[in-house]
Amino acid sequence: MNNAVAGFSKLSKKEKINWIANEYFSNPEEAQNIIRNYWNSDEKLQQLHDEFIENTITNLYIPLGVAPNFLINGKYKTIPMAIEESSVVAAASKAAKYWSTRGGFKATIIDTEKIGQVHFTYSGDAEKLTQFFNQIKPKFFSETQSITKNMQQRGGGILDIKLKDKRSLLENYYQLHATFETKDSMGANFINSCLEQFATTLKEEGQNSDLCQNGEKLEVIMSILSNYVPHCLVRAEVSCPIEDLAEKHITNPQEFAERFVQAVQIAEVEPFRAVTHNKGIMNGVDAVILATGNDFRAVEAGVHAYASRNGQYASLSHAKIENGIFTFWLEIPLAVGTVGGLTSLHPLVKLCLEILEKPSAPELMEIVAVAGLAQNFAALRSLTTTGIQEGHMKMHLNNIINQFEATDEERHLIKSHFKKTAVSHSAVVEFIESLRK
Ligand SMILES: CC(C)(COP(=O)([O-])OP(=O)([O-])OC[C@H]1O[C@@H](n2cnc3c(N)ncnc32)[C@H](O)[C@@H]1OP(=O)([O-])[O-])[C@@H](O)C(=O)NCCC(=O)NCCSC(=O)C[C@@](C)(O)CC(=O)[O-]
Ligand SMILES: NC(=O)C1=CN([C@@H]2O[C@H](COP(=O)(O)OP(=O)(O)OC[C@H]3O[C@@H](n4cnc5c(N)ncnc54)[C@H](O)[C@@H]3O)[C@@H](O)[C@H]2O)C=CC1
Repeated sequence: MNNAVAGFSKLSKKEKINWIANEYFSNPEEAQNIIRNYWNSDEKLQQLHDEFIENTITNLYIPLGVAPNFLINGKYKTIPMAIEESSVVAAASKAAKYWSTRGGFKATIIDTEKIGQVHFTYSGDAEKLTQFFNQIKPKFFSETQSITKNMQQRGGGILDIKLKDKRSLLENYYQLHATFETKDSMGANFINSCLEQFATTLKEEGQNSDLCQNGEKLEVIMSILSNYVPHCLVRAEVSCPIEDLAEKHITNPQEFAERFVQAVQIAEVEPFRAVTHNKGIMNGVDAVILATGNDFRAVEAGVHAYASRNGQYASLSHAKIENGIFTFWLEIPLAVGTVGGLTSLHPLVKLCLEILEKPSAPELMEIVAVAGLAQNFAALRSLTTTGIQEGHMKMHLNNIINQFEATDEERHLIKSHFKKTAVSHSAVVEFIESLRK
């Protein structure tokens, strides 16, 4: 089918589902049943979810798991993780348990500054514009007072506004580059509201000055926060004497530490590896970001921009051996909120924040960074010792079994067989086929 539809947004939910079912399915009734199966039986709760976005037809479940035993700055945390990929929660849990007996994770906030920009063009003299900006700068603060009053009371608000000359990049292009402190909120709406007021002030003051008296043009193009927040930065770290790295599968800790450091160094210099390495970090980061109702697109965009800050995409984490001490750490930019957005609306998000003991936004930054580092440690440990498939496929076994709709008896036989045998998709399929012969 390839039919356009007019006024779809005005249809009722039922009409929208009818249209989808009839347009795209040979068995519309079956499609409608699947859609309805995922509705919440509590109508009010379903309506809440319907209204998070537009044209909602149903809910797409993602499992919510928890990873216990995270010792962070001396306090134990259980971290909620929403993710569809098997082995991620197990890996985080395993890394948490391992480091809990080796000093735990240390997390530090480096800074919490956010950024927003008003992009505009001016065709006149740059010096005249600079003078004008310096003259009217206090007005950007005074005319946003009604927006910033409460944030200032919390200790946040607008930090600074700078005029940036960007004409070397684009003809007549300038910016108002503003920095903000948004405390426990991600701050997107707060920042955007301030920026739109800056734009209004800029235009109005421009008209009332001699800035455009000789036909020069000042035009605001757009006002928007930046999701690149290199100064909203958190560091997470683990370290211990090399000999303490030893455990069941790490019989030669010196060799393990050296190989681990080499694996990180490869990700520091080789972009093909760096992307996968960072994907492993984002397994942990995204899962906590989702569970706490934060904006994962914003976090993803910002983190990957940061990974490219030196001109080549590179590893977000680093490792070293110095004076017999193994240290593994990462620094990532994270604009997250523990108020605003979905945080007080989604009952499960509220529950997850409660599991985390109602953190402030900086505390959540620390938890997210630690989850990323733990995930990266687990993946690198597997990669440099057993290989990734052993653990990952062990966890993925359930998914393969489910694909083949195994009976309880088959499930039991498959699981006990693969306790002793390496799991691969083809090996499981072959075994199931042999059972069904
Ligand atoms: C998968 C494990 C943890 C198995 O590891 P294992 O040694 O077989 O686990 P175990 O059975 O000995 O259990 C040890 C602990 O692991 C955890 N654990 C163990 N099993 C479970 C489970 N079922 N449910 C919950 N937690 C589990 C749990 O903490 C447990 O302690 P306990 O609870 O018993 O006191 C290990 O092999 C591992 O960490 N593998 C790495 C897996 C991974 O990184 N997965 C991500 C997907 S792959 C990917 O996307 C990223 C990648 C790899 O490409 C990134 C990169 O290249 O850098
Ligand atoms: N490019 C982007 O990333 C964009 C993201 N968004 C969305 O905006 C939302 C986040 O925006 P926010 O402004 O954070 O949320 P929000 O609009 O819900 O506002 C949060 C508000 O909570 C209040 N507040 C109460 N207690 C506070 C405390 N302790 N600290 C700070 N503020 C406190 C403040 O008035 C603050 O402005 C997310 O849903 C995001 O997806 C929207 C536009 C663009």
